[in-house]
Amino acid sequence: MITCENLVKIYKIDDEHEVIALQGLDLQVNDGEMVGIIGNSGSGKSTLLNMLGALDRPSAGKLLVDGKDLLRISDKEQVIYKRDTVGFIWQNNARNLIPYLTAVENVELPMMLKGRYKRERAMELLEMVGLGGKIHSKLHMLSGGEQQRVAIAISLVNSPSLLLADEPTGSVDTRTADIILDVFRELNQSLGVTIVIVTHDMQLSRKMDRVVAIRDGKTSSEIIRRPVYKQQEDDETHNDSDPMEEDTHVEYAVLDRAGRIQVPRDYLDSIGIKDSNKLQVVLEDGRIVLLNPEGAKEKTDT
Ligand SMILES: Nc1ncnc2c1ncn2[C@@H]1O[C@H](COP(=O)(O)OP(=O)(O)OP(=O)(O)O)[C@@H](O)[C@H]1O
Repeated sequence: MITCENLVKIYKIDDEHEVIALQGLDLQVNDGEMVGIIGNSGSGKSTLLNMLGALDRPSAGKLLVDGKDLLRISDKEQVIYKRDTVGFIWQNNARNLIPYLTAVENVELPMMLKGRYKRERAMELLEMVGLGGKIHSKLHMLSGGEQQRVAIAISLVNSPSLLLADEPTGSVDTRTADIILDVFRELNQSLGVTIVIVTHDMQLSRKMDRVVAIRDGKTSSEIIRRPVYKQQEDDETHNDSDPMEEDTHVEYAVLDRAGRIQVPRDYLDSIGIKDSNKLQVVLEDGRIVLLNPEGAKEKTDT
C-alpha cells in the first residue's frame, strides 16, 4: 500500500533558513496493515502523514501510495486521491463537526456536499463505529470519544483504502483512547482498510501489530508484536500494563539501504560514548559488536 524510500521533506522558512523535516525516511506498509508511528515532538510524524495524505508534496525520494506516485501526480490527480483514496482523522476532529446537528446529520453533511447523499449509508457507517444507538443524538450530547467516532464514520464516507489518523486519541482519557483504538482495529479487520496512526503514546502500541519509531526525520526502529500476544489481543484477554514491560513486542533497529542504523542514545551512553562520533565495529562469532574505541583500546593494550 505504501512505499517510502529515502523520502525527504524540506520546509523553506525564508531565503536563508530551512528545516529538513524528513531526512531520507524509509517505510513500507502492506495492504490491510494497522501501523503506529511514534516519535518525539518534532521528529517528523505529522510531516510524514501530510505527505501520505498528499496534503503537501515531498521534496525528494520516492513515495508510492496505492499505486500512485505522490511526487509526480498532477494537481488534478491529487484532488481525486485526497477524495477517494484517503480518509483523515485529526486530534480535534470534533471541532469541525456541527454541535446542533445529530450524529447522522453530521455524517450526511459531507455526503451532501459531494452529491452522494444516502441516509442508509450514513447509518451504516455509524453502526460500524459502534454508534448505532446514538444516530439521532445531537452532537453536543455525545462524549468526546463518541464525537471522535462520528469523525471516524465521516472519514469512511468515500470508502477509502487508507485511513490516516494524527493523534486521534490526543484529547481523550486512557479508557476512551482504548475504545477508539478498538474501533480502528475493528474497521481494519472488517473492511480491510490500511490504517496509519500517529501517536506519542507508547501504551497505544499494544493495539498495533507494528509500530515504527521516527527519530530526526528517519525511521530508527520498528516494534513488532510477538505472535503469541497477537492471539491474546484478538481474544481480548490482555490487560492494561506497559506493553514493553509485558514483553509483548520486540524492538528491531531499522537498517537502511546504505547499511546505516540509528543506535539509541542510552545505549551509546551506557558504553561511555559521549561527544565522540566513532564506534569500533567488530564481527565476532556471527555477531556484529559495537564497542567504545577507547575501552576497546585499553582492552587490547592489557
Ligand atoms: N509548515 C512548516 N514549515 C516549517 N517547518 C515545519 C513545518 N511543519 C513542520 N515543520 C518542522 O518540521 C519538523 C518536523 O515537524 P512535525 O510536525 O512533522 O513533527 P512531529 O513529530 O509531528 O511533532 P509533534 O509530535 O510535536 O506534532 C519540526 O522541526 C517542525 O518545526
